[in-house]
Amino acid sequence: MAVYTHVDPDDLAALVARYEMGSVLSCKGIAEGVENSNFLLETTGGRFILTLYEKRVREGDLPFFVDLLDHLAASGSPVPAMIRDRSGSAVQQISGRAACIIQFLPGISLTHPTPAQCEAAGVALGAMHRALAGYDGARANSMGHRHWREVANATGDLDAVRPGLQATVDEELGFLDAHWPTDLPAHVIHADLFPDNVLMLGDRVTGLIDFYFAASDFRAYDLVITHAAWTFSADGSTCDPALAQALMRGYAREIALTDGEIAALPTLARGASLRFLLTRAHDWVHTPADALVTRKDPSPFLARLLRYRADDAARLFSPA
Ligand SMILES: Nc1ncnc2c1ncn2[C@@H]1O[C@H](COP(=O)(O)OP(=O)(O)OP(=O)(O)O)[C@@H](O)[C@H]1O
Ligand SMILES: N[C@@H](CCO)C(=O)O
Repeated sequence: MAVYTHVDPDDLAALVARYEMGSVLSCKGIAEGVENSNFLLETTGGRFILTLYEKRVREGDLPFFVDLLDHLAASGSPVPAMIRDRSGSAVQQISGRAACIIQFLPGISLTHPTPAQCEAAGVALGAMHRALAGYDGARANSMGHRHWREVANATGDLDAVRPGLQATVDEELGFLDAHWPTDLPAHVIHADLFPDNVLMLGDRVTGLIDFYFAASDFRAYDLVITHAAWTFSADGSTCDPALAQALMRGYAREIALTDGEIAALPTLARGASLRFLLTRAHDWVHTPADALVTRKDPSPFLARLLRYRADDAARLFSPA
């Protein structure tokens, strides 16, 4: 999260008055994250997250996210509820943005997960996939592989982000156009399950958050996003085998991948690396100077891409 849009105290009081949550005690911007404006909201009724939706979240998609979180909560996944106001509405307007007030969940976002925590994340992802296999909602993936060229073009000159990046991205887009799988098991996926979107206490997952990229896509693509996000060194050059095996082991406790999925993992992981490389490069160039946000470095996802391109990449996905 981040803060791109500021909230007027009177507007906030009027918003909170629509809910059964007492009155505002405090509202503090959360500096973590890059996508939306987020605040820790304390009222006399408890603690909540206030999210104002920014650039990549379409207001028309919010009812889908509300319904998705309802489905997951009913299936036992530890996801936050989007709180309804007295009239039953979860989606609001404030400061010119669509906004929701969201249940606050306990737990800490990890920066250096252990193998046990990777295994727990793998189990949580697999359990969520089991719940999502029976979900009948759908959303086209606006950040899926068909859109990566648009993101690259919208960034401008990729060589200004890093010399030589344009040629690498063009080559990779060509490879993925030719090799992206077409017939793997698919349903709604999280599509952004980075460590900062998993709340944990010790080795226990207490929250899965930030579903704003959730969309219909291959479940194995969700798994490789999580693999890329959880199992690499900070510079993206090295995949830690103990972390990777633990993640894959945890996921396998819930989901048995098909042979087709196993064969596709390195290609899907190249796509996942390119997706985050491109959105980070885009934001590196286009983030407003006055936003309270720490831009994310694209380079570690170029390093992951190169690692997943290597001849031995398939072994990074072995559960033992
Ligand atoms: N429901 C919640 N309960 C507790 N803390 C939360 C909740 N939602 C968000 N947070 C806190 O706010 C931080 C940022 O949230 P989030 O990751 O959703 O933001 P974002 O801008 O969408 O980020 P990203 O860059 O991951 O897309 C989280 O790391 C977490 O610490
Ligand atoms: N989790 C993403 C931000 C959402 O696109 C990243 O770390 O780049």
